[in-house]
Amino acid sequence: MNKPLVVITGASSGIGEAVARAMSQLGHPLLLLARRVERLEALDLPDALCRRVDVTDRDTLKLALEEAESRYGDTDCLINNAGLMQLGRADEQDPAEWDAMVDVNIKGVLNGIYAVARQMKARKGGTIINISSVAGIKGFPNHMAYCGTKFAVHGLSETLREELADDSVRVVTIAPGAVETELLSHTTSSEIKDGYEQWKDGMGGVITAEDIARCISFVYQQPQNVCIRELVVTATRQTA
Ligand SMILES: NC(=O)C1=CN([C@@H]2O[C@H](COP(=O)(O)OP(=O)(O)OC[C@H]3O[C@@H](n4cnc5c(N)ncnc54)[C@H](OP(=O)(O)O)[C@@H]3O)[C@@H](O)[C@H]2O)C=CC1
Ligand SMILES: O=CCS(=O)(=O)O
Repeated sequence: MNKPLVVITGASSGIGEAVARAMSQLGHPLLLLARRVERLEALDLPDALCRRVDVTDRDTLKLALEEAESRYGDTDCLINNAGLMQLGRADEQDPAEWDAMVDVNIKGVLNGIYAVARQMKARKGGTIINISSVAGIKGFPNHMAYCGTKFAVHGLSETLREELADDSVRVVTIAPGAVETELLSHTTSSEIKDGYEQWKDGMGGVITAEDIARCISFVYQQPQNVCIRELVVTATRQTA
């Protein structure tokens, strides 16, 4: 039987790339979105439509989704993964970095929801997986704006789940701890980056994007009437 369409934002690196490979392995056609479309195409996955989409652009995101659906059918799963982490001290950070994180980490997630929620509700099925963070559960030094955006992802997901539950649409929040990806490279302060690397070294390294992809696949493969609402996944030695 043909598998349904899975849409992944931020599939050009890290967790999004690992989930793209995992979902492809399971036989799903894919819509892969990111700004670096050449990295999406380089994955060379079968039945994968790759589109250069900035998740802050609501209309372009929706158009790409419509194009993928005309090719592969309804979206059964949206993985709202695109994100930006620019760490900084609250009293020192350039507020432009706050703006960028709010735009991508919150509004980008809302834009993904906008593109699929109405249709999933109407056909009474589907899964929306929002990638938050342990930084969406507790505070960390130098994480003020980033934590704020990830607390928002938790909050909007909780509400969305209640709104869509009666229509059998699942809403899942994934909250990873530190994962070895390009995420830290967005931070401009070398002092903060060095401290973060030392923190990771201190726990003997962190988990991989493939670890998170495996968890996402597990959540998605449950029967539609089983909703794993939230998964918090960290390295065993991560205590914060
Ligand atoms: N790594 C970690 O320690 C943790 C990560 N997370 C979350 O996981 C998610 C994935 O991050 P991770 O894989 O680690 O980091 P990466 O930096 O490797 O990946 C981020 C992805 O987001 C995409 N992206 C960023 N901005 C935009 C945008 N405006 N429009 C479209 N795509 C965008 C990037 O693509 P491109 O640049 O090509 O547009 C890239 O594919 C994020 O939401 C992050 O907050 C949560 C907890 C821990
Ligand atoms: O989301 C990022 C990981 S951490 O800095 O909160 O552990």
